[in-house]
Amino acid sequence: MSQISLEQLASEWRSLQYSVALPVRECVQQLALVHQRGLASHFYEEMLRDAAASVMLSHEQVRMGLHQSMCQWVAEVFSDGGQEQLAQRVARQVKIGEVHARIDVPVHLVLRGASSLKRGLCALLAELLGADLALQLQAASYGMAVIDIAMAIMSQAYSSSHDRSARAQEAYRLHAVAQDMSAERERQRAAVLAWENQLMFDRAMGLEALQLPRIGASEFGLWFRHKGAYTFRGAIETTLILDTMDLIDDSLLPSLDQVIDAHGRLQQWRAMREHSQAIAFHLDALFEQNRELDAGRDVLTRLLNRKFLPVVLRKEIHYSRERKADFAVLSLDVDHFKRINDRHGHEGGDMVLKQLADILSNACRGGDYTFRLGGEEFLLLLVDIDESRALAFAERLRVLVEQEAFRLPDNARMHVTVSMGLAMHSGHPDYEYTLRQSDQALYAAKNAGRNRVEVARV
Ligand SMILES: Nc1nc2c(ncn2[C@@H]2O[C@H](COP(=O)(O)OP(=O)(O)OP(=O)(O)O)[C@@H](O)[C@H]2O)c(=O)[nH]1
Repeated sequence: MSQISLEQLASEWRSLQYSVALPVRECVQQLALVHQRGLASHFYEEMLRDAAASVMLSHEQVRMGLHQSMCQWVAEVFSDGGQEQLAQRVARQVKIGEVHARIDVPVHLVLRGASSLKRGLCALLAELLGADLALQLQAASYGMAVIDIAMAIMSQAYSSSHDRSARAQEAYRLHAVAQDMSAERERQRAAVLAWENQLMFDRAMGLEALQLPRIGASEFGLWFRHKGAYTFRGAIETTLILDTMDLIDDSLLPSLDQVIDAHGRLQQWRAMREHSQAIAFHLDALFEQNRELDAGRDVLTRLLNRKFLPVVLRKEIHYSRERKADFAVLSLDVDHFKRINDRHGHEGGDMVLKQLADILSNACRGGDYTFRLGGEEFLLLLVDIDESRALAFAERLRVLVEQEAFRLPDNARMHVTVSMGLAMHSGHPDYEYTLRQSDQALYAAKNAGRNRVEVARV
């Protein structure tokens, strides 16, 4: 979808301001300032009428914060000002749109809230400016135009955020498939062989060409058409495999009955063999290429990289809402890592990071997630856990790291410590909130002397 640039929307907003007389703008501005609470209620009560949104926005802090920020928004959106204030107002609409995208508030709900706000504004104008019909009309059209432009900016920011998150989600899906790549590779290789064996056996048993197993309908053919071709879409080998399967099913198999001499039959079986081997060969190439790509893993530690953090957190927030299961976020940072690099070189620092990543992965359970956010910063997402168990886990992990003699180049060894910040997901729909909490707790752990775990206090 093509998008209008934010600069363009800002300039539309500016033109709108210039095209409307100051008394009209001041009238709307004053009215919004005085009636901000009532107008804000129009907006968010309409949104809360939707059952799905009310579950999402039921969190205490969101409920309290939402009305407050709606009041502020109503007061600000109609305010006048120069270039700089306008840029700030645009930036604020962008931020709101991004928050909506993170917590999955559907755009149509926000637009419904905005319509209700417009109706509220017009009713107020009619009530207060009843005698001056001209001013009432001009003020109403200005007020509605401002709301529309703010909504346009929000929606645009929302959809870019959503596109980004959809791409990350798609990458994560592929990554999840790729995780099982080596097992899948063996399974599918065996499935091609199984089809070939079945074909020979059935033919040896005297079945006619039409009754012979088609590769397109075999275990391998079904897997490839429904999943493999999607996973490996865009690769030339994918097209080659699909074409070869069609060639086998539509030409080679039906022609088996047409040849009667032994030499001809031998030629046919040889061709069949060559084609099924070609499929196995292309299949290998596809798996090999995918292993090289291995998107989503941090190159040094093989942990998940930052890109997937929003996808996984959104998924877990959704799960936790559905199943009423708590999860914890544990931010972890190596203490004085710069000194390790300074004393043992970058290579030594890298070795420590790799070994630490192994300790973290081994300590986690199958359902937990381990990320390397960058540098010497890690993040663990512990699923189905309460605060006391999460804290006990973090403490065990701290001791494990403290006791480990980390290997360095030239067989030297050293001890390393880590600081951690623990935050329980409180039900807040915005994952940034939980991340901020665990970050602040980590900061507190560093400030309190390092090599310790601090818990975020809500
Ligand atoms: N070896 C190595 N070093 C890295 C990598 N990424 C970042 N660094 C280094 O990590 C160091 C991080 O240092 P700081 O952020 O100052 O933190 P610190 O020394 O760990 O101190 P505290 O966190 O306050 O305990 C910097 O010197 C970075 O250059 C990496 O991939 N490998």
